[in-house]
Amino acid sequence: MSQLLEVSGVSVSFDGFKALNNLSFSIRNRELRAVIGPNGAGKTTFMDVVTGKTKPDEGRVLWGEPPISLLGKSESTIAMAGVGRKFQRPTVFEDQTVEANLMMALRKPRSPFAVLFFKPSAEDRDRVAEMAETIGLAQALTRKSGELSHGQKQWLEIGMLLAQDPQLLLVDEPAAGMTTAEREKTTDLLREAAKTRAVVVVEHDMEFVRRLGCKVTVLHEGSVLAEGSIDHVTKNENVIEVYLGR
Ligand SMILES: Nc1ncnc2c1ncn2[C@@H]1O[C@H](COP(=O)(O)OP(=O)(O)OP(=O)(O)O)[C@@H](O)[C@H]1O
Repeated sequence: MSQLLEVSGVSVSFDGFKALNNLSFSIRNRELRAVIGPNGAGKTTFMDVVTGKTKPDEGRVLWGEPPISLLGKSESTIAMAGVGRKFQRPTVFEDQTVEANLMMALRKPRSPFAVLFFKPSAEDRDRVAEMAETIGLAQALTRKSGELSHGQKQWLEIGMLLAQDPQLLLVDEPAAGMTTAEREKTTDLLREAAKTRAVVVVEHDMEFVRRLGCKVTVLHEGSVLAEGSIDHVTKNENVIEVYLGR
């Protein structure tokens, strides 16, 4: 597996406070990675830097093979380069059906003309059906998205992001507000997604992270405190002190 994203020596300050402090780590192609750490550790700021929302004061963010710099690129350019981001709260079109939401998310020309006269092809319908199957909503295609449970809305939004086929999917606290059954299904979905792309999951729920069964990066005060398997990082004295032991 080759390198997909390399963050190196990245620092971000807000009014003199270092939200990221010489942060360095990398993600490989088709890798599932969990990022954990106490409140204020810099997890959101890391995602903001990768997606072009926040410009770092220093450091490098390299993407792809051969590597190109993502610094200075707009959020839309970075999204089109293959970085998808799922925010914590679901943002689906509630008065549209599951099928319509997925259809809108397919990679298509976005001019007003194209959208107005968009007629789904058989291939588009197949892709939507396949995506609905993947996210466990095949039986809910004709339902209004607003009627779905919180967990189902989260899966729908993950499906909408997957429909755009990103090479890297950043997912912020997917388990928040979910039932135990929904959490289990979400770990399965993310593990499945990571077979065809890299998936980085920011999460506080340690049981959820354990179920993901992947390498874990622990952030603290804007840099990497520890990295490795869940057993490795949960035994780390520093991690216990700043995060787990609280
Ligand atoms: N736009 C901003 N202006 C000022 N300070 C900010 C800004 N964004 C983040 N910070 C500060 O930077 C630090 C890192 O924040 P960040 O949101 O990245 O942490 P986090 O690890 O995502 O935390 P949480 O788990 O609570 O979401 C925090 O102390 C936060 O208050």
